[in-house]
Formats: sequence, C-alpha cells, structure tokens
Amino acid sequence: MKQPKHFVSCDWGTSNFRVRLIDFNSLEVIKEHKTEMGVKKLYQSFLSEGKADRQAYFSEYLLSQLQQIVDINQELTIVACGMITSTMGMIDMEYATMPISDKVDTLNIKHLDLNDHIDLILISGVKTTNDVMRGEEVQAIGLMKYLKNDCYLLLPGTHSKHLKFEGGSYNSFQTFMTGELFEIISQHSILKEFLMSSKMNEESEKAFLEGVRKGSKGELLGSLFGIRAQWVAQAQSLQEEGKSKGKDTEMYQSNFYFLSGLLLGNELSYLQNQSVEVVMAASGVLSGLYQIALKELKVEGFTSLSGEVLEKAMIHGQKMVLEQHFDQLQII
Ligand SMILES: O=C(O)C(=O)C[C@@H](O)[C@H](O)CO
Repeated sequence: MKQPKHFVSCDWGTSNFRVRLIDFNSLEVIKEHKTEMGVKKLYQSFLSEGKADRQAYFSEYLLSQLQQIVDINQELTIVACGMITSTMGMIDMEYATMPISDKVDTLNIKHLDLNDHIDLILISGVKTTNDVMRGEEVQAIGLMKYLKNDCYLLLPGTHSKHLKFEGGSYNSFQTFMTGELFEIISQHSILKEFLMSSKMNEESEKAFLEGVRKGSKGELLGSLFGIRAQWVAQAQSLQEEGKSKGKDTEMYQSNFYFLSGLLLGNELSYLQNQSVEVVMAASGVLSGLYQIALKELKVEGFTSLSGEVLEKAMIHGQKMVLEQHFDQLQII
C-alpha cells in the first residue's frame, strides 16, 4: 500500500476534542480544529437525548467537526486516541498492557469505516495491574526518539503520568491526579476564596517554593488549611484594632502558587532520591512550574522537552501506528 499524502490526527480526551490535518512526510499541521466537546460532555448529551447507538452518535460528531477542516467526501484516514476508546467514548476498547515501545506492536488497534471513504484507526489505552492511561501512551511513543538513556518520562497535566523507560521500552507508569486536584481545591473547596491566579512574581515564587518543599516532605494535607487559617488570624488581629480585612490580592496570589507548589512537590517527592534521569515534557506555564520544582528538589539529571516537541508527540506516535497498519487499510 502506498504512503498517504496526509492523515487526520484526532485527540479526543475527557474535556477536549481536536482534529488536525497532517502532512504525512513532514508532520506539518495543515489545518486544525478544536472544541471543548470532550467525551464526557458528548457522552452526557448521548444519554440525555436517549439515543441507542453510541458509536453512531460519536461518529456523527466526529464527521461534523472534521468537515470544518477537510472535505469529508474524499478518501481519508483518521488516527484517534484518548478517552474516545473508553466506556464513555465512541467505542469501549480493552487496554493494551505494558511494555510499550516504538514498535507499537503491543498496542490494541481497531479499524472502523466511518462512511464509504473514511477509515478510522482507534488506538486503545494501556494498563498495568493498578493504573490506566488513554492518549499519553501515544505521546510517550512519539517522544521516544528524545530519550537517550533509561529515565522517568513525566507528562504533567490533569492526570500527570510518570512512565518508567528502561532498555528501550516503557515498562510501568503511575498516575498523579495533580491537575485535577488543583482544579477541585481552587474551584470548589473552602480555600477557593483565598486564591487568585496571576503571573508569577518574586513573592509568589517564594510561596511556590515553600509549597514544593512542604509537599515533598509529606506535608500536603497538613499544610492546606493553613491558607485559610492564616487569613482568619490576620482578620482577627485587624478586628481587634477596629479594622476589617478586605481582599488581599498579594496574599491570594501567593496562596495560589503555594497550593500549586504543595501539589507538585508531593507528586515529585519520590524523585529526590533516585539516581535515574528525569525527562519532562509540558508546555507553557506548566513546564516552567515543573522545572522550578524539579530544580528545587535537586532532582539529578533532569531535562525538559519543549512545548513544541510535546505538541508534535501525539502526531509522531499516531504516524508510527499508521505505518504499521498500512496493509490493513482499504483506502488511503
Ligand atoms: O482510561 C481511563 O479511564 C482514564 O481515566 C485515563 C486518564 O487518566 C487519561 O489517561 C488522561 O486523562
């Protein structure tokens, strides 16, 4: 089967949906379309509309979005991964098991015909005896060419994944709910009114580092309430002077970073005493925060891959799967 000129990369996670038209050779993104219709939201609509065919419901959404970037009446191949293959996605696929590597032969793959012209290749997630992931395994495979030695590959996010890379393959991993916990605490807990997001400044960096140190020493739970307690104490002493404590922007900004530091410090704590290399791939603000935290914890031999590299990682991984599966494709 001859190589396609392009393919569609679909990244369909819990909260977001993204399709990208990709040049097969250069991996350049020709067109891109994103929505916030992650599988969770679409699954809710599927249930509330009382529809019977989940696969058809998800396929319809996929095609309706795809036509925003490409003519869907032509022959196309889509490679998709993420929560799309979960119990609340298009089709429930069994996880593959570790190890995984750039041979991609241990992943579970399924082919579906979306219409007469479009072939959909679904990549299942990966599990161990006590953990699961869907989507990050494809990013991790796409990042393998950047890993020179045995290491931990860190993929920070809502569910941060730490993958252990040994002897040319990923053999195990662990999920840390760092991002999700941050969101829950900052948006739904008693602490939410004492937190304010802002660009990091000298004061908030100090607070972040203090959080990292405490979090890394197992003081996460014992430190959280201090955010409220400190405010209450200040309000009381002002009250004694006949004054009232209003909104304290600087304090709230520092609290925001303190909370972030606590959670990151806790996630990264076990790496302090390891003699193995650490490679971290994240973008933007998240990348900066993890770099500061890893430095503070004196994690030896850590390197950081750029946001651009991470952006391309899933596409790389999907192309590798596609290359393995040319022969089974009816149309390209
Ligand atoms: O497979 C599942 O059910 C998950 O919840 C996996 C999840 O952690 C993703 O890997 C990232 O959100």
